[in-house]
Amino acid sequence: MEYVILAVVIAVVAVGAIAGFVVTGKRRKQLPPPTQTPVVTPPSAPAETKAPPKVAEEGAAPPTQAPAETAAAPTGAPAAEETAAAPAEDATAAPAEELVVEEAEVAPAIEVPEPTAGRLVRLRSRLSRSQSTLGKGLLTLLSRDRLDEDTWEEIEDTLLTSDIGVAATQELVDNLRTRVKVLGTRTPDELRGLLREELITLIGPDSDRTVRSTKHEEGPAVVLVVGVNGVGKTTTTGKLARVLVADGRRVVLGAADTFRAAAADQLQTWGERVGAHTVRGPEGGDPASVAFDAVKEGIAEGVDTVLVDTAGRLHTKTGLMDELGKVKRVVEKHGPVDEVLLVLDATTGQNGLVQARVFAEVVDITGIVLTKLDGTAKGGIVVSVQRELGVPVKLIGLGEGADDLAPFEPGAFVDALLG
Ligand SMILES: Nc1nc2c(ncn2[C@@H]2O[C@H](COP(=O)(O)OP(=O)(O)OP(=O)(O)O)[C@@H](O)[C@H]2O)c(=O)[nH]1
Repeated sequence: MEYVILAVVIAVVAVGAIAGFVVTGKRRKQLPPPTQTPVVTPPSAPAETKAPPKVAEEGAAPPTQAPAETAAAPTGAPAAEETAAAPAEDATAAPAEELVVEEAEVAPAIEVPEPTAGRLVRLRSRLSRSQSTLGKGLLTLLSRDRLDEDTWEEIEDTLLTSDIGVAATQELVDNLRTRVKVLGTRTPDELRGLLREELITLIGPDSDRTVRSTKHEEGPAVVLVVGVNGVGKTTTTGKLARVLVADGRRVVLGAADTFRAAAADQLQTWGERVGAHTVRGPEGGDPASVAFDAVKEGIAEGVDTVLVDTAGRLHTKTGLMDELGKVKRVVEKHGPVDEVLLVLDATTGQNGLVQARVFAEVVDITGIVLTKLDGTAKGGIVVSVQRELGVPVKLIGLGEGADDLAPFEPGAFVDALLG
């Protein structure tokens, strides 16, 4: 009997042990699969907005709105909260190392561009060549003991060499002569004040120089950047993206200069630095189609502004200039173009004015960007180009650095010239 009881006890214990083993095995099978490596979509928001990157499941379909030509944007590591998104109830069961995201790449740092307010003041020393020739030259002449005919002629010559233009020079000299006569006394301070006022009046203190980049209800603002090769058009488009991002805008770039592959690469690099997509097409492809797709992408992403860098072939090739008209017309299928910015190289003088005239015949220019003002003594071109086109200079390039593009302010510009 005792043996029987002992055998029963052993049998019960054995059955219990087997049952326990089976339950544990089942629980193990119920553990979740290991955390998947997230794939981060390309950046769509500037760093300042602190918007977390979107995370897609591995193997998920690509976003339908992203066109094939959208630049391969860098992948990035997800935010810490997303990495820790493994189900909490399994945390104890899963070994710690299973929670570590494997092969996560580190996102390239998105830069925070310098604020745009006061940029011209900060960069005023870059105008030193124009300052010493135009500003200082005029002040020295005006400070002579006698302002005779010869001196006024020298003043005229100084203005003409700075590319201010014949009509503007005459206007300025006439006004100064009258005011100096009426004023009688003329201390250096008074003369400086008079010259400052007259120069600001010539430049136009009341023109609207804002780059229209505010989003509409229907979609983003569209800015076309036009100009001939080598004036700094692509660089300016990239720098302008930074200006807009610095002012809190979200931007998409369109690389419609399909004739030069390097231009699209260059633009894409600028975009990546501030977290902006670049839409590009095949080399030699239709620029109008790239511009169209860029605006489409901008609408899909809900950005504020789409900046389109156009091809800058020589203006003498009529067909190519017609193409620029086509780019504008095709983009307008999405909605109106807000700005057409003509980029001109300040060092090219009269040649720049010829280019400006030809571009103005093809598209309605709404603003001028004068680049390379740091490399010239001809700061007076600001006046002549505005008079030529009847549109304001909105931005000026003062160097090759990423934040060397400044919103144009007449007062600060004249102060920089006069030293
Ligand atoms: N010093 C100075 N250099 C500038 C400025 N803006 C642009 N550049 C330089 O001008 C050169 C030409 O610039 P790009 O942007 O390639 O010119 P682009 O007009 O786009 O030329 P394509 O792409 O060939 O049409 C580059 O070396 C720029 O760094 C400026 O304001 N100052």
